[in-house]
Amino acid sequence: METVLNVDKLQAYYGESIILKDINLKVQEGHIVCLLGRNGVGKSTFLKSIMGLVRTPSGSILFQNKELINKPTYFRARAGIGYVPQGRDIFPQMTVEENLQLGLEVNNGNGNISPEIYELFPILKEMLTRKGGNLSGGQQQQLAIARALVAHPKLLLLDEPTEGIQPSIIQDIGRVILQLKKEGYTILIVEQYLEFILNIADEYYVMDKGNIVAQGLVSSMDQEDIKSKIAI
Ligand SMILES: Nc1ncnc2c1ncn2[C@@H]1O[C@H](COP(=O)(O)OP(=O)(O)OP(=O)(O)O)[C@@H](O)[C@H]1O
Repeated sequence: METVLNVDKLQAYYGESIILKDINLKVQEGHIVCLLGRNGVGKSTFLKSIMGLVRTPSGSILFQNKELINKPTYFRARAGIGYVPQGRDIFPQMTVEENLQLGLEVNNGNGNISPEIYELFPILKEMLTRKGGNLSGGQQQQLAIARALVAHPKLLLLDEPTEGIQPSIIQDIGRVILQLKKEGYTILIVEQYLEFILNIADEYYVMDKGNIVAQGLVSSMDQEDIKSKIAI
C-alpha cells in the first residue's frame, strides 16, 4: 500500500519560537489517521506546515513520494491536498453554492460540483442560495469539508471538525468520514475528542509540546493512557 504522506524530522517555527521539534508521521493510502493532543501543543501548526503556511526550515514532507517542503501552498493544494482549517474559513457574504465553487479554484475553476457532494451533505443542497454566514457552526463545518472535497483531494486534512458543534451534527460528520473511507479517501484528522475518533480512525499519534509522544493502532489503543496524555 502506498504511503501518501511521509513526514520526517519536521521542525516548524513562528518567528524565532520553535513549535514543532521533530515530527515523524506517516499516512497510508485509504487510511484515516488521527493526531491527538492538548490545546497549544502544535497540532494546527502541523497541518499548516503540511500546507506550507508556516516556516519549516528543516525536515521532509513527502507527498506521494514527492518532496513538498520548499513548495508554495498553491502547489501543495494542486498536488491534491485538501485542507479544512480550524474555524472553517467560510466566506460569510457568499452563498453556499459560491463557497462550494471556490473549491474548484485549485483546478483553475474547471470541473463541477459532483452530485455526490449533496448525497454526503443533503443539508447543503437545501441551502444553496443561503449566505454562508447564516449557517450554524455545524453546517459551516459541513460546508467547509464539502468545499475541500469538491476537488477530489488525494489527502484530506481536517482540523478539529467537532469543535463547537452540537452532538447530532458531530454524528453526521462521523458518518461522512466513514463513507469517505469506504470510497478510498485518505484523511488526517486533528482532534481532541477521543470518543469521536475511536470508531473512525485506523492509526493515532499523540503530540505534546511539539513532539510525538505516542502512536499506534486505534484498535489496540490503551484508552486510559491516551486520555491521560491528552487531558487538560
Ligand atoms: N501565528 C502564531 N504566531 C505565534 N505563535 C503561534 C501562532 N499560532 C500558534 N502559535 C503558538 O504555537 C503553539 C502551537 O499552537 P497550535 O495552534 O499549533 O496548537 P494546537 O495543538 O493546534 O492547539 P489548538 O487546538 O488550541 O489549536 C502555541 O503555543 C501557540 O501559542
